[in-house]
Formats: sequence, structure tokens, C-alpha cells
Amino acid sequence: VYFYSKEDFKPEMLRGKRVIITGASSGIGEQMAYHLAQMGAHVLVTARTEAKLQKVVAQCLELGAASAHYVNGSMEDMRLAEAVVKEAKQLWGGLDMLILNHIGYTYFNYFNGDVEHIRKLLETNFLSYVAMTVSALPMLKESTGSIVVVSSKAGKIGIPFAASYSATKFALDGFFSSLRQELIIENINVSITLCILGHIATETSQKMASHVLRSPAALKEECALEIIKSGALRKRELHYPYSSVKIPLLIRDWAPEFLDSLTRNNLNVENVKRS
Ligand SMILES: NC(=O)C1=CN([C@@H]2O[C@H](COP(=O)(O)OP(=O)(O)OC[C@H]3O[C@@H](n4cnc5c(N)ncnc54)[C@H](OP(=O)(O)O)[C@@H]3O)[C@@H](O)[C@H]2O)C=CC1
Ligand SMILES: C[C@H](CCC(=O)O)[C@H]1CC[C@H]2[C@@H]3C(=O)C[C@@H]4C[C@H](O)CC[C@]4(C)[C@H]3CC[C@]12C
Repeated sequence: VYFYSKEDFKPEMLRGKRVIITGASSGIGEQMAYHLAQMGAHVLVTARTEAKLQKVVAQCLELGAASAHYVNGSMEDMRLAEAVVKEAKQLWGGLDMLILNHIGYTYFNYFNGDVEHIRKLLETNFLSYVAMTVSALPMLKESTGSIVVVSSKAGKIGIPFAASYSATKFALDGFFSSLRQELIIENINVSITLCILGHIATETSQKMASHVLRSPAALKEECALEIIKSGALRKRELHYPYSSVKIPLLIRDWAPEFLDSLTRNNLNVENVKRS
């Protein structure tokens, strides 16, 4: 059985759908909430900063969301992951799409040997995604819904200065690609879309990495829309921006040393000062 379709996208596909978006107080997550609101979806947004979430919810209602709510707290705590899904059940009695997008704070610099940082980051960027998926699966099975996992080029290829972060994103690929196979074997119609993103202009990425990156950043608004489209179309993977992600992935297994050197040459390494 193959549930990954070749249909065209229409915004009406999201009308009345019940969607959780994590990490939606800023950046790509915030833009996804606005697109979904314009399409008439019910949205439940989550992040730590309550004041920002309140503004996102107000904006979503203005843009035409069927309903908009938030839950605030840190995804370092698995109880929050479960509480968010419970809230969706209470509000709507079901769920159509789970968009996993949040990331915890990390640094863009030489690996500093901090093992505890990796443990924390794995909890926030990886384990909470698993915990939310476990809690949400019964509702998603009922609605034949979708899971959308936001990952990165750094979750498919080795990129310097992102060792801890990269580990968490590779973990997502391993877990969700394996789970996708099991769902297909068991004839369970819940799609999993893994989104492999290149450099996107968000406040965080500009602050952390713009002095090192040579390639231009893509727009967060367009990126957010592409993620939603891929989820709605039940695509296996999204590569965005297409050529800057797809070409390196094609080179990866055939000429790995060449890709490594291309990747290093694309960075202003001299601008990274050991911290
Ligand atoms: N921007 C880029 O160049 C790229 C981004 N990506 C991926 O895209 C996704 C979004 O990135 P981007 O928009 O740039 O990131 P942002 O920093 O703009 O957004 C991160 C979101 O996560 C929330 N967050 C941070 N810490 C926690 C926590 N401990 N618990 C719960 N929520 C938290 C933030 O809100 P708050 O602080 O209020 O909690 C915010 O809403 C990520 O998965 C990232 O890996 C992938 C490749 C490139
Ligand atoms: C250096 C990469 C792009 C190189 C290219 O030639 O296109 C970037 C690809 C993904 C980026 C990172 C990412 O996944 C998001 C993190 C988010 C934080 O907001 C900023 C740092 C990031 C580690 C970011 C840094 C650049 C990339 C690795």
C-alpha cells in the first residue's frame, strides 16, 4: 500500500483541519500558523514565550483561523509534549496534522565538548518529537492524518559548527523514516513528511550564522508554505530550497569527500572564533 499521493495542492485542503504547530512563536513556525489561519484551519500553537503566542493567536484569528489557541512551556519537559496533544483532544476531539518544528537553543561554533548540552538538545529537538507522536498517533490514525517533521540539511550531511544540533536532526531522520516504513507495513494511513531545509532567513539564523554563510537565505514565508503543502500532499520528504538541498544530497553518497570540501568552502570559516 502506498499512501503518498501525486495530487495538486489546494488551500481548501486545510479548511477546517485541526493542526498543532510547535515552535510557533517566531520564525518559520509563526509563518506556518499564519498560512494555516488564512486557509481556515483550527490551530493550536506552542512555544515557551506566552506573550508572543498571544500575539500569534490574535493574528491567526484576524487572518481567518477557524479557531486559535496556545499552550506555553518548554519541550525539555516531556509532560508538556503530552499536555499539548491532550489539549487538542479536549478542544477538538481529534487531530489532522501534527507539525513538529521547535528547536532548543544551541551554538554555531566548534564543538566545545559539552556532553550535557547534547543530552538536553536531544530531549528538546528529538525526544519531545517522539513523545508528541506517541500521544497523537491514536487521533491521527482515526483521522488518517499527517505528521510533519521539520529538519535540516544539517540532518542529512555533515556541516561544521553544528555538531550537537546536527546529531538531533539525524536522529529525527532515523526514527521517523523507520516509523514511516512500519506504518506502511501495517496499512496505517498516517503520512510522515520529513522537511529538509537549507538556510532560511529567520531572526535566529541571521543572528547565529549569517556572518559565516556565503549563500543567500530563502524567505521564511515561502518556506512555511512549502512545508504545509508537502504535509497536505502527504509527501515523503521536502527539499527546500530545492537545488541547494537536493544537489548536495545527490552528491553525498557518490562523492562524499567532494561534498565535504564544497560545504567547507561555502562557509566563511575565518569568521568563526572559538568560544
Ligand atoms: N532558519 C534556518 O536557517 C533553518 C531552520 N531549520 C529548522 O526550522 C525549524 C524552525 O527554525 P527557525 O524558525 O529558524 O527557529 P526560531 O528560533 O525562529 O524558532 C524556534 C521556535 O522554537 C521555540 N522554542 C525554543 N526553545 C524551546 C523549548 N525549549 N521548548 C519549546 N519551544 C522552544 C521558540 O519559541 P520560544 O523561544 O518562545 O520558546 C520558537 O517559537 C527548526 O526545526 C530548525 O531546525 C532547518 C534548517 C535551516
Ligand atoms: C550552513 C548551512 C547551509 C550551507 C549551504 O551551502 O547552503 C545551513 C543549513 C542549515 C543551517 C542551520 C540550521 O539547520 C538551523 C540552525 C538554526 C539556528 O537558527 C541557526 C543555526 C543553524 C544551526 C543553521 C546554521 C546554518 C546551516 C547549517
